Amino acid sequence: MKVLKFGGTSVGSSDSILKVKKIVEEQKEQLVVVVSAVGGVTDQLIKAANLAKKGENICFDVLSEVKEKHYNIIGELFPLDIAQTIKFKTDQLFDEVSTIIKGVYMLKEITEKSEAIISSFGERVSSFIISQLFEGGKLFESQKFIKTDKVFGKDTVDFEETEKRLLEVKDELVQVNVFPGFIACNKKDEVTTLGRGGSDYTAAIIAATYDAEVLEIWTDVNGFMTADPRIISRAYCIDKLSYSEAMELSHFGAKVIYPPTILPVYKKSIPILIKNTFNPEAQGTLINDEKEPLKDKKIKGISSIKDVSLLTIQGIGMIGVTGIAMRLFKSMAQENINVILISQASSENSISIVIESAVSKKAVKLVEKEFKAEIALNQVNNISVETDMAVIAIVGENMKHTTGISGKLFNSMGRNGVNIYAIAQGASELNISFVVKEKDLKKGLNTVHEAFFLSHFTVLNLFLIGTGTVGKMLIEKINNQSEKLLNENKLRLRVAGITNSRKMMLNPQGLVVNGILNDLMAEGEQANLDVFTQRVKDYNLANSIVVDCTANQAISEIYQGLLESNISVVTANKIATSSGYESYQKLKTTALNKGVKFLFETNVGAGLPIIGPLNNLVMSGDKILKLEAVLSGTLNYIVNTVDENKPLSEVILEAKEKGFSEPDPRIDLSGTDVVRKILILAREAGYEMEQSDIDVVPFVPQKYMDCASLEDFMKEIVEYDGAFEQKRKELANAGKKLRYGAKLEGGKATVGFIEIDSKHPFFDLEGSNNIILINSEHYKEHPMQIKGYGAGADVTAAGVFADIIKVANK
Ligand SMILES: NC(=O)C1=CN([C@@H]2O[C@H](COP(=O)(O)OP(=O)(O)OC[C@H]3O[C@@H](n4cnc5c(N)ncnc54)[C@H](O)[C@@H]3O)[C@@H](O)[C@H]2O)C=CC1
Ligand SMILES: N[C@@H](CC=O)C(=O)O
Repeated sequence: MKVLKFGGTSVGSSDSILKVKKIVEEQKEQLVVVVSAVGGVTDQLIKAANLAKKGENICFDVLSEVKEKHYNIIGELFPLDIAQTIKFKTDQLFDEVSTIIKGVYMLKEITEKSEAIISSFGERVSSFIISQLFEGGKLFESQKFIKTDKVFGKDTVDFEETEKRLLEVKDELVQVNVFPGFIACNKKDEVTTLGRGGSDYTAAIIAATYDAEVLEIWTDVNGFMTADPRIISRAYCIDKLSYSEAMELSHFGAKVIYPPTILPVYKKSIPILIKNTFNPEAQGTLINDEKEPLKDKKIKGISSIKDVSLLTIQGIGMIGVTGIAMRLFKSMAQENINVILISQASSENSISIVIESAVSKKAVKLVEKEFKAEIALNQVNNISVETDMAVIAIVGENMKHTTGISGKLFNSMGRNGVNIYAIAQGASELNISFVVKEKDLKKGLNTVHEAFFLSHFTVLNLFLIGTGTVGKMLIEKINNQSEKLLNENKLRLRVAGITNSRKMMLNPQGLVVNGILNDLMAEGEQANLDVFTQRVKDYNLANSIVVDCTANQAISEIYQGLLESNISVVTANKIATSSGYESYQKLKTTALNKGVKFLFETNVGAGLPIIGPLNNLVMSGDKILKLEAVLSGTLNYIVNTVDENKPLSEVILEAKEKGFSEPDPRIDLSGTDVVRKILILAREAGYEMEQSDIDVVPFVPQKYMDCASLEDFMKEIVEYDGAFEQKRKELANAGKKLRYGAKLEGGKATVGFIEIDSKHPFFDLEGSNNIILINSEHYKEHPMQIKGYGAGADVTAAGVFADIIKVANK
């Protein structure tokens, strides 16, 4: 025999009831079918009862709506003549409940008995209708078999009597036997109910009594999910769970089953199969007591509860005193306050409990009352409540005796800036629960889910600033590479925000990258850096990265706040790394402390790996003695391209068009860009240096830099064409070339022209290439040499892209 229980959504409409019919008719075994009330009906009935109690006659309208709902279902399920008969019988049932509601309305009071009759009425009607669907199907009125008794004022199942009564009719069972869930009767044959999760309980009791081979719970989800799918879109169905795991997951919020209902089948080792009425092909979740091999998934699922508060009682007078915890819990029990989680410091200086927020004020009063004497003596000096909290629990039998689980869990939380307020782990090691602020719940769940279930699949949430030469190319690369990254590197790049100086567009679910620039300009809202930054922080997404492809000072000033909010920063913009040493150092330290990344490899040499190798040398204990370099793609392009037919002013424009120069080429031509770069390298090599410490000879005379605008500059610089060409020609005649170099030696940096002959390693440096020679203790006679394209949208975007990927490598 099998016991199948169908919940409210499964019997919520005629369409879904037909699905139930199909599922039932496909079974070969003898069946007990337990049904809930039609979805929403129990709530409507309770509403009607409450209205009646207040003497509001719309209670009868609510009852009529309920009747109408059932009439519609009957009309849609059965041919006219049969529907008439079923409606007639249903009418009789409605008359019964209507009389009771009338009584409540007249007296303006409701007895426990009337309340039970009204709230369980939905199951009586639904079971009757559904029993009529099956040829030869038989309806059993559960209230005649499921017996309850009052235990501590609560209707509690009398298992002995229930089993006896169910077994008495065992021989009368036919192929399809329908029982209403939730409803029961007491010793006086008065209707009672089984409380929350009551229909599951009915099904479990029957399954246990009849030794069913399986209890199938048919619902509207595919089974237990690895996490709440409304929060974690990538949550997936768990195929197997132990009873304990299912109970733990349910306790912490997974509403697939209600834990106490498992008990009867658990005691008899009857497996439970969770199935989806709307997707019967899905495998579902099998719950049984089979032990899974230890090597298998250590963590099975993640659960969470919100709307909770953390109450902490603290005081040195609590240390070593027996009975404190007992009194705390007793005070909660007095008012039926459920304690969801308990955490006590081993110093015994404090105890924290998690309770529902709705009762937190009451709880504080109770604790204050209980510990009044201790508070007066200052032995308990702090009773505090943190509201808007949530509990996250990871559950899995196989985490027992497995080292590293908590390490992995809390490391992932820390890296994403999720603060943990209290932790609890039972000695059974079946679950680790911890308390976080509710605003961090989504991020926390995402982070844990990724760490334990999708470590092969990491999402990076990108917020792109700047859609110019470099930014545009970066978007192209993200668009082109995303699929490959996902398939081969299990990395998903999700662009959650984008802005330029005019428009911005954000969506925490991700924007469509294909055509994003058109969308931005067509549909984006007006750009506002403060709003953009605030939203990035508020979304609070795991693995958030802000990518700066601007040359803007204001953008560089948001980095510190972002890093402090555990958001990584990848930047092509050199302003932050080359401004005051203190703020540069603060950015790096903040990133380190917060466990996020601050990456700026493209600040020097565009896509060339320069900062990384330099860092590696320094970290390995090497000392940088000297750096000699050509670090400007624009300026190297100019010295390589200017000749008698191509004047300087024309080549400057060409360098801009080719995407080598800064948005304002005067930053290159003044030497500032190279100053910034050698400064960054000096700092990364371990020297505490400021821009003002660097001697610089500008690439073009200073007077041109004083032009009011770029336009004026471009007009004025034409007069320098001749002198520049003259200088080039003289050097060429002497077999020499002009380079614009940078040098760091003995802690001193200089930037300016160098005239070199063919023996010099910079002599053959073509086009916009850069070169750097690194002399260190380890690379003394033969410096490390890095050479290649030093500017351009393509290589720079590739460098930025590589930094983004590095954020995923924790
Ligand atoms: N071109 C190259 O070879 C290399 C460039 N870089 C750096 O890349 C950065 C970008 O350079 P390009 O793409 O050439 O610049 P660009 O001028 O083409 O683009 C700049 C973008 O930033 C946006 N922007 C400016 N201010 C903004 C603000 N306040 N809010 C939002 N967006 C703002 C602009 O709207 C534009 O979309 C610069 O810092 C540059 O030094 C670094 C290495 C090499
Ligand atoms: N303008 C720069 C670009 C990279 O930083 C250069 O020309 O090298």
